[in-house]
Amino acid sequence: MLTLEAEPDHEARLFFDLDLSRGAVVAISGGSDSTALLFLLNDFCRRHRPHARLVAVTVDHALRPASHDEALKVGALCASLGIEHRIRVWEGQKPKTGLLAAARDARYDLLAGVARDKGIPMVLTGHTANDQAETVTMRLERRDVVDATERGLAGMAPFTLFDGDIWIVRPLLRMRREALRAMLRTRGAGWMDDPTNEDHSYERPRVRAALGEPGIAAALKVAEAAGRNRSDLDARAASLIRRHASRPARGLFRLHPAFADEEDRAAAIHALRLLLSTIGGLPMLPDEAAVTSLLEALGKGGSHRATLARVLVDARRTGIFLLREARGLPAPLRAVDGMLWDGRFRVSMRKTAAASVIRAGAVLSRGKPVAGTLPDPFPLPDVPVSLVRAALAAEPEVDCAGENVALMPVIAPFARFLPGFDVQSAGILAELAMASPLPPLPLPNAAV
Ligand SMILES: Nc1ncnc2c1ncn2[C@@H]1O[C@H](COP(=O)(O)OP(=O)(O)OP(=O)(O)O)[C@@H](O)[C@H]1O
Repeated sequence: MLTLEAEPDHEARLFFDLDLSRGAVVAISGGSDSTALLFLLNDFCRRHRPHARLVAVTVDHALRPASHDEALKVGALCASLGIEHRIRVWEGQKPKTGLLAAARDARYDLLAGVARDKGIPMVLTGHTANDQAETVTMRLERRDVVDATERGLAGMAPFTLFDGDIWIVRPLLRMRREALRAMLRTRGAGWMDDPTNEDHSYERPRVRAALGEPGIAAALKVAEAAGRNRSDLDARAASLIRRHASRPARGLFRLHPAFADEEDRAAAIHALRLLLSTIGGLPMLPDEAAVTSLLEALGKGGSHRATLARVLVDARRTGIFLLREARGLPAPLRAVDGMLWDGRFRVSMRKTAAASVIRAGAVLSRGKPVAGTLPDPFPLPDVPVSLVRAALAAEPEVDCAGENVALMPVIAPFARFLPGFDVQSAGILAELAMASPLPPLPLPNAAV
């Protein structure tokens, strides 16, 4: 575990791998951890990256009367350090249930918004090893089958791609909160304690209060092992997707029949879950047991037809074809900039774009091929025309699109958050689905 006093230039180890050439947004609530992050990063930049642009951002959730004054105090601290500071207020309706999750969601939107406005590719947060231990302990304690799997127990990744374009980086993920507070005390720097952190009606403060040092150490061990296993499985699944998957036509994917007989069953199951989720446009990976049974059925050879997680799976001698099923496609709707269509496409609109409607059902008509599709008749061998048509029917079309409305494929399970553990498969899936490539990692020298 890292301590701060071990060497004079201690913060260098935390930030040396970071590519700060385009600057960084620092998410600072005014609590001890993010205040420590600001001091340490500022020290580092003054010594090693004097030209790096830092923009500190405080989100005022407007949930407590004091929150605005607190944000102003953070602004004063930043001014004293010569760091640009912005306050963003969470406006609009606050939900009655799931308030913390909604606040977190809004917070990341607002932080990433500032990063985008400033042309900065990353947001740094002050998450610590204590936060990690608490997250993993909550997941261990939950009956929740999704979170309590090895994937969930990996906890927070050191870096995560948000909404496909902004990296969230957590440089303090191996630091203990007490070490950071000791550093702040030594400097005579204060911080603000958020009363929500002491409110035991919330799960995290309860877990925090109950976790002693042995509990923290044990949870961190679980997280580390689970993180390694998760990255490893992801890399193996990625290589199976690369080897076996192709996209013979718009919306239509094909796996080589040999995929079903792959020896690395865990990787094949994971690869199939990722593909189903991407093709069906669902953010959660489909149930592991159901996908295992599907893979077994496919391994028996012969033809097989099934629907799982909104995907039609049609196995034939020439391949295992996968496409979005026709059921449950969105009704025609008005395009809004930034919206996800069917969980599979992100809409981007120019400011000047006229009102446009998106509907499912691209068709092939003779003499008028739709952009990005095969002309009619189809030149591809071994690709059933009926499946090409069915896949096209589930693809979106925009009326009066011109150049002003674009629909970019997204990789559904990672459309909002892509944890660093999963970047290998996400990269391959992006290539396969013709989505935008992942932006370069902000930590070019670091291991995931
Ligand atoms: N209101 C906010 N404005 C800006 N960033 C925030 C805000 N709340 C949280 N963050 C960022 O998210 C990280 C983790 O959030 P968490 O809720 O655990 O922090 P906190 O307890 O409010 O504050 P700290 O982590 O600074 O002690 C923070 O370290 C900070 O980087």
